[in-house]
Amino acid sequence: MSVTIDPKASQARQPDWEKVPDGRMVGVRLGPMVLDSGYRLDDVTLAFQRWGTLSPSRDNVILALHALTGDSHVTGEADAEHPSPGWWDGLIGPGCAVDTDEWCVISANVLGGCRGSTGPASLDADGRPWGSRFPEITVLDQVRAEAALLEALDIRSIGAVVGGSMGGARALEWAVEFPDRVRSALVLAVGARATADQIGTQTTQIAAITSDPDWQGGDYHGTGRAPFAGMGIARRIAHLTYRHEVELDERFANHPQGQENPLTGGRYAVQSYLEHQAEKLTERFDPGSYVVLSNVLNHHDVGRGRGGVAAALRSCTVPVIVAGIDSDRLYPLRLQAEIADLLGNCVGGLQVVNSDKGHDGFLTEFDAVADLLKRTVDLARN
Ligand SMILES: CC(=O)SCCNC(=O)CCNC(=O)[C@H](O)C(C)(C)COP(=O)(O)OP(=O)(O)OC[C@H]1O[C@@H](n2cnc3c(N)ncnc32)[C@H](O)[C@@H]1OP(=O)(O)O
Ligand SMILES: N[C@@H](CCO)C(=O)O
Repeated sequence: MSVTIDPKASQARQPDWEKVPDGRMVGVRLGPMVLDSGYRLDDVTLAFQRWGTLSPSRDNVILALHALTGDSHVTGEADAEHPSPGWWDGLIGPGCAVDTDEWCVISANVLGGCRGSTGPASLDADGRPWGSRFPEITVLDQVRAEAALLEALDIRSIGAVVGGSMGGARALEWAVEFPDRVRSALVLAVGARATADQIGTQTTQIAAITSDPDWQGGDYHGTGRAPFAGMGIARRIAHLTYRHEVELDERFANHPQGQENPLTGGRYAVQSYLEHQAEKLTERFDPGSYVVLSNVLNHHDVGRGRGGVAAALRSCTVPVIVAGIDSDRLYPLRLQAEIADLLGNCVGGLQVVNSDKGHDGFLTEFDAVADLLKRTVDLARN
């Protein structure tokens, strides 16, 4: 199942958004937006969730930024509206590392995604799915859309922007682009720009989707066919990059799946595991968004238009905590070390999360991430 969103079904500007129950999705129509490419995207909608109460001075917001296939459901159980439990469930809430008795947490679905914000599965002004006509977007475009959302909500000062992976890329862009609006940031498990290795794996994943006959040039929405087989292959490739090879070998080695025999058409256990990860994504994600957002990661470069990575990072005045995972083979520690070395105001130098899980450590290492979040919101108080 993919998610098709009609922007016309989104609520218009939400004057009462602060009174909507915690965790309920709200859509805000932001109007047209000129992208980094120069393309004008009409009628941008962002959907978001909120937990906690906005202070009278409207400056106690923590903006939680999700990764590639994540969404705004950063905390809470799975329910009818949200197919997965929150990706930082237990880290955000009353009495948690980000205490919603003190902070008002906002998490928006990214531009280009498929959970209520404008993306390739959305309908344009004529009621047609964007499909292949959805433009190339960048991390900075996503951040500008989020900044427009917060302006629409009349929030001018943000306590902290926090995120890992693609969420970390947006946290970094936020700190560099909007230093006057952000008091601290957590930049986790990301680099300053895409590496050749990342572009290599991500373009291979895109090729798996676009070579699926059901891709139909990108205009498959509403045809009853969608390139889920291709997206399943993309997810298998991606998931391998999210985990560490030693962890995978310790769990699965070359064992067969259950009683199956790989010599007679049966599967290996790791093959079954990856199939499961692929099937789960197919139930909740749109292949067109997977392509658009993978390209967003390919285009990631905080130095673009700012005189290069070093100049961009040195110019950043916001206090930033920079962290990476020691077993991350997709965003290896050297990338966070570069950010920490060059940033104008990196607090405490590179923070290393010890994990056997690889890149997914930003989702699984509860205690270490809790500590990073606490230190980031501490900076926002000062
Ligand atoms: C910031 C963001 O929002 S990013 C988006 C985050 N969410 C996702 O990526 C959703 C996909 N999930 C994941 O990637 C991972 O589950 C994580 C990172 C969230 C958690 O990782 P872990 O707890 O280490 O889970 P793990 O990788 O072991 O996967 C467990 C799943 O594999 C299944 N599994 C394990 N072995 C096998 C096997 N041999 N055959 C088939 N399935 C298997 C388990 O049954 C379990 O299934 P379930 O998730 O449906 O309950
Ligand atoms: N599990 C994460 C990894 C990418 O950061 C996701 O699917 O978004």
